[in-house]
Amino acid sequence: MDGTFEGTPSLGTSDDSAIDSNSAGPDTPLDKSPDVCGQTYSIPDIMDAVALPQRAGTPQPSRMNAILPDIMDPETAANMPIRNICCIGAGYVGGPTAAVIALHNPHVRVTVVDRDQNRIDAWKGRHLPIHEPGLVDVVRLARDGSSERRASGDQGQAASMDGASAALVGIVQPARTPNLFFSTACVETIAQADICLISVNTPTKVRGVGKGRATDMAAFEGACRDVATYAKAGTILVEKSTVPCKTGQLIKDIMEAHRPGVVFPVLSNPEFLSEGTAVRDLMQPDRVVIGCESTISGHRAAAALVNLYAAWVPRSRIAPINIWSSELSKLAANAMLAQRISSINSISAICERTGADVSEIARSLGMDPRIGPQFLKAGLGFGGSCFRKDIASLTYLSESLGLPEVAAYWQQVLEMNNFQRDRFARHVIATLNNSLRGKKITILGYAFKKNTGDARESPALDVIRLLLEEGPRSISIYDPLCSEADIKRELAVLEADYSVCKPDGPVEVVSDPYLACADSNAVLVLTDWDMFKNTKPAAAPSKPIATLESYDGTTPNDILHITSLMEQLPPNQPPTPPGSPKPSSLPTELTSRLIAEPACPADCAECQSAHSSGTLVEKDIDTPLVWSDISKVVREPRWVFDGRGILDDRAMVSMGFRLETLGRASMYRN
Ligand SMILES: NC(=O)C1=CN([C@@H]2O[C@H](COP(=O)(O)OP(=O)(O)OC[C@H]3O[C@@H](n4cnc5c(N)ncnc54)[C@H](O)[C@@H]3O)[C@@H](O)[C@H]2O)C=CC1
Ligand SMILES: O=C(O)[C@H]1O[C@H](OP(=O)(O)OP(=O)(O)OC[C@H]2O[C@@H](n3ccc(=O)[nH]c3=O)[C@H](O)[C@@H]2O)[C@H](O)[C@@H](O)[C@@H]1O
Repeated sequence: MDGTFEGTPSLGTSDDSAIDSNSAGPDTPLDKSPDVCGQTYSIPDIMDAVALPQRAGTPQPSRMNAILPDIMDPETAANMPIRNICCIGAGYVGGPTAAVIALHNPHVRVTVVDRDQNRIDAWKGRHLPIHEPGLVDVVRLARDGSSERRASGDQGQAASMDGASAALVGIVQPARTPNLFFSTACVETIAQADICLISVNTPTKVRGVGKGRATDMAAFEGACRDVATYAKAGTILVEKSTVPCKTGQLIKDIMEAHRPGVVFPVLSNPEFLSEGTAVRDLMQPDRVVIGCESTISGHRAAAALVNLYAAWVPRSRIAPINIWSSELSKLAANAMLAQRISSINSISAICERTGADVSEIARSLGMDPRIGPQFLKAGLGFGGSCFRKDIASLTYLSESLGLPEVAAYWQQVLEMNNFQRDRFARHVIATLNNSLRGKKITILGYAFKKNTGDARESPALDVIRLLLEEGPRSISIYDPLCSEADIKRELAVLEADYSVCKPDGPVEVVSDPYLACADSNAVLVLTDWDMFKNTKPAAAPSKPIATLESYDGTTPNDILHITSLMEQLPPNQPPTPPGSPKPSSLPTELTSRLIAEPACPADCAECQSAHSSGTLVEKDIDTPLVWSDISKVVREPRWVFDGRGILDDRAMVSMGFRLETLGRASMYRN
């Protein structure tokens, strides 16, 4: 192998009853109900034995010695034609993933279902429930469709046109029928589906056996039960949610209990997207992992899913592997990324006590090709809905398998993460003379990372909890994307002790960063938003882009080709004021082809908000903060605590700030 995934790897035996029924999973990594717990099963082989691809010269396999179809073979996929996809769960994974699959497979009807009516309404309307760069354009095209356009002009005229118009000359862009839908009609949609992608939430259990570590599979099991009850025979179930290793077996048990003898092929297809870059990650994935059972139906199902991805992902990046490997590879990937962050953070603590600078160390480490530069940014530790819960799940799994040493190893990654926030908050308190009484603290950035409005499991919550213990006069929070409602919902866990959500409570969420900083005793930078930086962000590395040569005007993703072309053109828009909506990245010629968006109800709160123009737009997160203006409104001695290492100290000091940066020795304390 040359480092690609070409060819079908060995997935074990080709025997149709190949899944080892004795290799039951760990005792309780999954919360199994007694009727399925520990139950072994054998794959019903009724369907598996039929309909092998018939090719001249191919010997007819016996049922127990079948030749497995080639997963990467488009002909194999043709045996399981996919017309309808149901994606269960319209969250951060389900929504963008379904949108990108729909965009690239215009002949497939993709319906995203969710029980949450508000979320579905938002996906159907002009204000999407999540912010992801580029998502608006993908959803607009797949959900609303576009009309045909024949560009006028000839190549001679093109010379005098601007870049975008010239790029379109002579190109016919076909009309596009909408093929992305959002609905709460779970039963009906599941009943029509050829594939069900399950992308529901799998949080950590908060009570009962395994509380705080085991994965709460309630939503996942619920979705599986719905499929078991309503799906037609042969529907392919795809685990997109992150689940414990051996979940495929749990699904099989549920399906068998509801529909004995009917084959529902189960695939594991974990999602590796990161929030803030979800669309880019989905459009240009490093790899697409597809885990399947070593059965004929498993291979044919995998081939059908490969085919969907192959509409835009090179086959060399699609990795068919064993289903248990696939499930575990997701937990392992998150654990190893998180481990790097904890490793560099442990070094940052040493730096603060020695005078070494963690950003210089990270740079030097990253130049070693064996280590590489990614995930070496020291800071407040990892937040977000996944790293913590997935490592907790891995430790629980390890313990369940009788491997306490392995569990302890990964547990330490979480402990180092907690240590980081704790250390930062205590340093702030100590610097402010060990008391926050009567003082105002400003938090710049609540999101767990830049470019997302996701407020879940933010490091800011732990910092705020520790600050509140000191009884500050107020804590003022500004974040360019997290909504006040989402932040307050996260802070509600502190409600009993600090009344944070009461109107006269100590915490306020402010939509203007300058107001948030006014009269503040200390400004804490807790998210690495580019807009908070006081240096120009480095130019983004160039990525593969469409060229005019590669554009034949007939591909269904014509608008994305043009969007890529547009990215090469110099920006011609004047900067927008902070907080105002950013126009679509699509040129006018193309936006005019899009079918009109659905209208908002007259009382739509988003439309009525000051910053909304009432059209599907992305918010501005690029306009930089003017730190010299902030220096005029904060209190002396103008403390700024940088928890993300994004501020240039010389520039800050020259504006009169006292800057303390995580991972560097204090400039002001011994
Ligand atoms: N958020 C992320 O960036 C990533 C998340 N993942 C994994 O993907 C899964 C989903 O994560 P998110 O999208 O962040 O979760 P989310 O909480 O944003 O969305 C899950 C949605 O599923 C819906 N749901 C739950 N049970 C349902 C049912 N039976 N029928 C219909 N809808 C149902 C919920 O109402 C919710 O809207 C998790 O397992 C997570 O670990 C994987 C990669 C990235
Ligand atoms: O399973 C998931 O949910 C996803 O989890 C992460 O994605 P995400 O949590 O969205 O974001 P990351 O970019 O990984 O950042 C996670 C946290 O680590 C922090 N981080 C990241 C990188 C770094 O060098 N230092 C650092 O502190 C970030 O600020 C953030 O709080 C993984 O990167 C994805 O591959 C995975 O699909």
